Formats: sequence, C-alpha cells, structure tokens
Amino acid sequence: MKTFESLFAELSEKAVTRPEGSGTVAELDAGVHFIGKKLVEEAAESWMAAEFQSDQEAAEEISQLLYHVQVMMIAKGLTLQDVYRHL
Ligand SMILES: N=c1c2ncn([C@@H]3O[C@H](COP(=O)(O)OP(=O)(O)OP(=O)(O)O)[C@@H](O)[C@H]3O)c2ncn1[C@@H]1O[C@H](COP(=O)(O)O)[C@@H](O)[C@H]1O
Repeated sequence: MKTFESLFAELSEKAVTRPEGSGTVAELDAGVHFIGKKLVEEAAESWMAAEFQSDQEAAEEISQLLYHVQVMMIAKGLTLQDVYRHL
C-alpha cells in the first residue's frame, strides 16, 4: 500500500522524468493557480463526503486531497521536511 512518503517520492520522480500521460506532469505544467483550484475543490469534496457520504467515499476524497497537496508542494519546490518541521 502507498504511503504519504512513497507517493511523494513517486510524484517527485515523475516531475523530473516527465513520463508521457502523467496527470501529475500535466498538473505541474498547468501551474500553482490551477493546482490551487484543485486543492480547494478536493477540500470541499472531502468536507461534503465526510458530512453526507459514506466513510469509504470520505476516505477516497481525502486521498485525492492529499495527492493535490503533494502536487502543490512539488510545484513550489517544498520537501516533506519543509512541511513536517511545522507539525
Ligand atoms: N493518487 C492520485 C490521485 N488522486 C487524485 N488524482 C487526480 O485528481 C483528480 C480528481 O478526481 P475527481 O474524480 O475528484 O476529479 P474530477 O473533478 O472528476 O476530475 P477532473 O475532471 O478534474 O480530472 C483525478 O482525475 C486525478 O487526475 C490523482 N492522480 C494520480 N494519483 C496517483 O499519482 C501517481 C502518479 O500519477 P500520474 O502522474 O497520473 O502517473 C499514481 O500513483 C496515481 O495513483
């Protein structure tokens, strides 16, 4: 099973190798403004799922939120340590 750390490593590598068909590469190319909108969209969907849908659906939306958080971190050149230091 993927973890936050292993997904971050996978996405960081894709940002460098830029494989064809990668949604991550496309999102990075779209820029911080686009990624920010995806982040807010997934945050709202997570909230709605938590309040009105099943636990399974809430977990799925939250996983997508975490994905977009990581894409934003990579777009900004932030490492896991940059963020963890504030936890
Ligand atoms: N975990 C994710 C992941 N979570 C969410 N998403 C993206 O976020 C979108 C959110 O899905 P929704 O159905 O909520 O969105 P939607 O609004 O209907 O979709 P859009 O029309 O906005 O694309 C998905 O379409 C994906 O583009 C993800 N894209 C990729 N990953 C993982 O990231 C890795 C790299 O992916 P690629 O870069 O595509 O190879 C792989 O391991 C993937 O499993």
